[in-house]
Amino acid sequence: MRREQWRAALRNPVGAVAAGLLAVLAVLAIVAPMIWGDAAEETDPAALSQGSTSEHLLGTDALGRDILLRVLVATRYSLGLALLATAICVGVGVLLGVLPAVLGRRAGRLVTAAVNLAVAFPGLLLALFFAVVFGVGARGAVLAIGLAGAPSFARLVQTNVAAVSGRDYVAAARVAGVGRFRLIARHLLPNIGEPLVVNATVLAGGALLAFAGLSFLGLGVQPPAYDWGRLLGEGLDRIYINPAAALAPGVAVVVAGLAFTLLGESIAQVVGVRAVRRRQPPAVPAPAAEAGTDAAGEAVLSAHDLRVGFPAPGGGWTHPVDGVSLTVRRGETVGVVGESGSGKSLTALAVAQLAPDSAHVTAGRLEVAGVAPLGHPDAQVRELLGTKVAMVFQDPMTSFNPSMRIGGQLAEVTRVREGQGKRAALARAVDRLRTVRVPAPERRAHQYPHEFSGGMRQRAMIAMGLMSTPELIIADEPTTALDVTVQRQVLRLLKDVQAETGAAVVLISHDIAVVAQLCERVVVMYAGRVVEELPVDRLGAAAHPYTRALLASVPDLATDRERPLATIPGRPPDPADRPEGCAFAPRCDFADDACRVRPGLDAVAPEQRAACWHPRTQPLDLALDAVTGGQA
Ligand SMILES: Nc1ncnc2c1ncn2[C@@H]1O[C@H](COP(=O)(O)OP(=O)(O)OP(=O)(O)O)[C@@H](O)[C@H]1O
Repeated sequence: MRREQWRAALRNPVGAVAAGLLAVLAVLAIVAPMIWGDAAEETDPAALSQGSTSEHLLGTDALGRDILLRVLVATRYSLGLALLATAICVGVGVLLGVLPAVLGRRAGRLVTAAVNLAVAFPGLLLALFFAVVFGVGARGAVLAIGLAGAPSFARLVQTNVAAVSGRDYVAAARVAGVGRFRLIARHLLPNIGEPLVVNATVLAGGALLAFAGLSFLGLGVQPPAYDWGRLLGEGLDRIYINPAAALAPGVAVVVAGLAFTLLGESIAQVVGVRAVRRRQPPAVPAPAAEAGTDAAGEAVLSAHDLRVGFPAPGGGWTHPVDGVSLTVRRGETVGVVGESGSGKSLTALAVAQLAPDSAHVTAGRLEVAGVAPLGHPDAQVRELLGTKVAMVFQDPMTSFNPSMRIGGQLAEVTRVREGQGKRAALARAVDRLRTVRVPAPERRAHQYPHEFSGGMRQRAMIAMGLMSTPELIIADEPTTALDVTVQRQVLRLLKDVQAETGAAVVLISHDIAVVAQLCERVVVMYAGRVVEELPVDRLGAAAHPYTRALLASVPDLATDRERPLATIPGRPPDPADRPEGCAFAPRCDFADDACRVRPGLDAVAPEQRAACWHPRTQPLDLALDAVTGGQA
């Protein structure tokens, strides 16, 4: 939590009162045993079980000891034990919570199931069970309360880890080859700290009450030691003679418990406190590996019949990526275009081994920078892809870990990958920031992501990809979140970087005009399949009606502003309900009976292939240059 957030929580009246109470309790816990420790133990045979007197304001117990002093002195023990139990609860909870992310899928699922089972048990029952197992006494009670609360805390950690795991910066760290433990320590836990702090505070209040309960039942603190729960138990025996003997420790428990809980609630208000089942799909017969358009040695990415499936809600599987074949040569710049939902991003994520956990990825062949990642152990794939593939994500705001400085995040790539020292890695980070033309890179490296503008963050993201020497840069809609001028700068930068490093670039975009200005070749996707691929300079001879419709929907300087922009009528099919045969047929003017059969991606001209039974041959009147300025 940031300092301003603490301040805001304390400015809230409830938060301020709770914090004030806790401060008073903390002072009491420190000084009361020092000042009144001996006096609270003094027995007075002349004043046994007395009510309130001027000498003993809240009366005395059965041995004539002053009850007020004993309540004050018990503050240290009561708070100390409650905090210890909370620490155990948080420690074990965090451990159980992150284990599924560290262990393999099967062991992780076992841990999750065990946690879910434990959560289903009522907490008090669990605490009593552990108290009996660990034995009567303060130590047993601390362990019992700590362990009884751990499953709920673990569930909270698991849920938050699952939420953060999907963020781009975690994917970026994964693709940089950051190991699981470091990923958890540096990227996951710091970003779920806020809800954990809030819940730990509330938990401390609960632990205090639970402790008092166990001591009251005689399962907690044993004589001669005493805490509020024990004093409450003793006081209740004589409640009709001296009510204050029971009320005083009772009030202390309630006030301290409330103080913790209210502080937690106030923090929650300020910070705005904020698991996937995997099924095995039916085996898809592996198609015979088909030669790509290029010799495999030439290709930095070679995918054949790549399929990404998800479990369908009503059973079975849907395949948003359904048999994509894609080859990218070394140093080549390929644009992947298509409407939203056509499967562009999923294809890229599957290639970079970043597809969601619930996805099932198969391919007749998948080779990335000489690595065949499918079916290989995670660590091996990370090791290979970490240095050879760089990802630039759509939203530069979520691409960086907000709790780490930019320089540190860039440096992490080479520190992890090459074991480079901190200084050398930071120097390289500064150098790469300079390469992508971030002004004052030394100073900027020490700033946090929120201190960067959108365009600068995207540059920094590209710099991160350049920390090693990638053979393939996958940029997924890298300019969508930026304004037009910055878009142009970032695209030009990508082009320069590509020219300097010789890396191949796959640029994913829904905007064919953007692709036309940066790429040499265009791959057009529709409904999870490639429908056409062609060199950019042949866009005017696009053969697939869908490619032509995409091109027609790009406005140019000659477009009549008085008329609505051209659109493609209809909408892409739902992956779960794709028509047999050509998926574009329901929207196509040229569709006929032949289109009921799925067309293959066949050559229609040199370097140009289209999946269409009726490829168009009439040249298009294109004015893409007018839109893009011809150059990035
Ligand atoms: N985690 C998921 N679970 C189930 N289906 C998913 C999941 N992620 C994506 N899909 C499906 O895959 C389809 C393709 O998604 P993808 O993000 O690849 O499309 P896209 O072409 O990149 O679109 P956009 O330009 O909007 O990002 C989506 O429409 C959705 O139906």
